[in-house]
Amino acid sequence: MKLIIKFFPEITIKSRQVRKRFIAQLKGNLKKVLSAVDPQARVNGNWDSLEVNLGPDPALQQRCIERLRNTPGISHCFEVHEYPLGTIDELIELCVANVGDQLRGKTFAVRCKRVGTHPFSSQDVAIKVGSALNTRCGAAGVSLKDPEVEVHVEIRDQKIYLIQARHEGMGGFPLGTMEPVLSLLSGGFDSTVASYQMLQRGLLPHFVFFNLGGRAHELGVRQVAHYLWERYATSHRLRFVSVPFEGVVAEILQNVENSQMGVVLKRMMLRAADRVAYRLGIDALVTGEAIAQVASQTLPNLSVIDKVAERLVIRPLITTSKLDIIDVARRIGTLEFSSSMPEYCGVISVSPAIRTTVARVEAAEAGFNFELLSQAVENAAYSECSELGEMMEGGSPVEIVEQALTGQIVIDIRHPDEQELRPLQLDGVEVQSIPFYTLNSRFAELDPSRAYLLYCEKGVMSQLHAQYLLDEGHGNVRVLRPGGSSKR
Ligand SMILES: Nc1ncnc2c1ncn2[C@@H]1O[C@H](COP(=O)(O)OP(=O)(O)OP(=O)(O)O)[C@@H](O)[C@H]1O
Repeated sequence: MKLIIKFFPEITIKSRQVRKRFIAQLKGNLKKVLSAVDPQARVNGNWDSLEVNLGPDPALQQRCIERLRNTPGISHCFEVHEYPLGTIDELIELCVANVGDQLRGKTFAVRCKRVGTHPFSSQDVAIKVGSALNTRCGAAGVSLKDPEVEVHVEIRDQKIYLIQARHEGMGGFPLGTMEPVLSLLSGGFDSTVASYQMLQRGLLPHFVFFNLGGRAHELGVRQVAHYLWERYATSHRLRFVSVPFEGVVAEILQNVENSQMGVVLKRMMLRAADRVAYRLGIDALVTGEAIAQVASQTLPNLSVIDKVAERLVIRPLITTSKLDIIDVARRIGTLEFSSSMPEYCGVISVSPAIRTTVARVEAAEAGFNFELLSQAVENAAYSECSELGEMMEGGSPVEIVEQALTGQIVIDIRHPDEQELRPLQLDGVEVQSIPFYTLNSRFAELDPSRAYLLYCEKGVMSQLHAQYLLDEGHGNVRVLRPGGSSKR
């Protein structure tokens, strides 16, 4: 299969040098992402578009297309058939053979794009091919304005591309063309969507999470971070830093005046994030705050919070409504994660300060033992997003088995698209489909007397979910990983 990759329009209006750099980055990213799925995948091309050639396996082709749709920098891509350029009559025959059947009883238009030197214009091609298709394929007529079917023909020098299907990409800039950022990820709707927006704009988000006292919260946030990396950023390494913040929270609860607690907690987070960013060589922090989303997210409060950060603090959602944020979360696949994220913030003031001042907050922080903040930063755990399924400290170990036994139920937690592409069939074993994003809510409805094995492609999501369910008290859960068992 051949695909033509069209760049996000903003890339094409850059200066020659910048455009070349962006395209080279996208090409490198695609090579990494696609070859991990299909070793036969090849990426070529440069200035106008990239060309991707895939091997013959339809399941791998579909997975590669999914990857292309989720790789920053791509506006859309066309699945094409390629032919050498001959005469216009030969082109007409190719079009009849390729799309003739789709035109019966329908209105249509031929759209032609031409690059190179030829004795005809794209308009000539559209008119000649259009009138031939109209008379030969039983079409309901040509409609240039509002056709039911569009026939796309691209002529590039001595090649013809007939477009079979179009797939929309996520737009934006290729990852790695911009500087990295450190995203404060709580796993809620806002910080997750804010992180996605960074990814889409080509800014590589590493994640910092402040654990306010909940293992379940950390497991939930790990799942989201791993999901964002796996879906949108496997071309790069993303770091996940978990900072134990229980001590800081306890200190705030004991020694900070009630109305200032929320602002002080955010200042502690920014101070800690600033130090983590320094260690990682990152120049900007990202949060999911939006103005007035909660009473304390006011400009005066945000500006007092910002005073403690040496780095630029980016708030991409600052004027976005909650409904729009939730719409994005649904589209990018993080809605279910965020809606089931446990709330673990004990620092909620009874009547939080709406318009605080530096003087008031500094007075409130006067009794705070900053040694605890330094300890939290020193004790931070640094991981790669690709390894987030690894065992977390504490809790019961998750058992991993290679084979399902009769009587056990295998839960396929993969995304429904993936399940459809590669159905899981196990002889004599019951398989249920519960996609990972509904598992937490649906698990409680299952028969507690049965034994369950969670299955996913790589064994990472299943590991995280099994750990979460074990922690919730469901001792009847294990992970099924054909070809690799151990206790973690
Ligand atoms: N535990 C945490 N770890 C990392 N960052 C956090 C944490 N809690 C809050 N933040 C950061 O602070 C921002 C504001 O948090 P807050 O809880 O006030 O608002 P929110 O709108 O509920 O955010 P979210 O939906 O992202 O949880 C978050 O968007 C996130 O960037």
